[in-house]
Amino acid sequence: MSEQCNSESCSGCNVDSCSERKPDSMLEKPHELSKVKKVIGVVSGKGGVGKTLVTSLLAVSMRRLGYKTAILDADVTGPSIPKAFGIKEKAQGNELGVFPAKSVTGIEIMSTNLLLENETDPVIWRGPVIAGTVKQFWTDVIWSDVDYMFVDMPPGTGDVPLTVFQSIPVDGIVIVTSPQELVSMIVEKAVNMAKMMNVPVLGLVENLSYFECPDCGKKFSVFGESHVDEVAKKHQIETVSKMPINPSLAAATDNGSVEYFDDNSLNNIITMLKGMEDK
Ligand SMILES: Nc1ncnc2c1ncn2[C@@H]1O[C@H](COP(=O)(O)OP(=O)(O)OP(=O)(O)O)[C@@H](O)[C@H]1O
Repeated sequence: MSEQCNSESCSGCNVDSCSERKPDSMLEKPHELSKVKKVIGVVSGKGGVGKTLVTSLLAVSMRRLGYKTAILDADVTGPSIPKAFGIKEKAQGNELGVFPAKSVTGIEIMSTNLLLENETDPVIWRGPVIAGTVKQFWTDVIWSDVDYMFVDMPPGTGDVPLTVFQSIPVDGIVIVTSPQELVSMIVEKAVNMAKMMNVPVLGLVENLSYFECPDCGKKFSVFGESHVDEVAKKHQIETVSKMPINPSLAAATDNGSVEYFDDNSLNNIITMLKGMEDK
């Protein structure tokens, strides 16, 4: 046992003899040339609540603060990260491994859509193949030097998210939800899954929380009253952000310019992430 674990986090740890590594751990090792300090999973109980948008904005906001960020698009069958960033080129590789694409501001991105011939090609793969792809995005991709990697998780609490949790050393998750969803048990399922996987829930984002009238400034709860604070309290989640419905944000993700969008509704989450830097 010549090698000693001196990492403060299991992310990026290559030490086989690490005492922190559980005997039955299914964690995969990252590529030997990768350097990833923190891995943050972005999850949602169901699809279409804005998980991809929140993942993109977190990576963009942290990049603006000077951190090196990356996005691993684990939403293999519904990959929309490259489109939000306007990335059209394919991923490149050589005998050493696969290189992620880079956004205009230098965010490293890997997604199934960077491997498909046409971005409209459907991914008709069975669960184990999908889960294997996500694992390879971690093991075979050379993530050069990343402070914060954001993983856009597949929606729900099924087979693929489970495999992602088991194989990638996630430091914590951010749960994205909508006001409608909060009245159901779906968020609780995500919280409970994280607990069962021993992954801390770092924060809760209520997307589509309200719409602010641009003329009078009045806020309308289009999808019903917010319950996010109650849910956060129930599960002792300290950090909460509420993101409004913003048509220009939808346009920015549609036309590939999410990187230029200035948004401060996720500031609470950003502050919490900054606080993780030295932990
Ligand atoms: N706050 C918002 N304001 C305006 N449009 C939004 C907002 N949040 C999300 N959208 C739009 O809703 C659509 C779905 O969002 P997004 O793709 O981020 O959801 P998702 O949870 O990742 O979906 P899936 O799980 O199916 O991949 C996108 O077109 C996005 O631009």
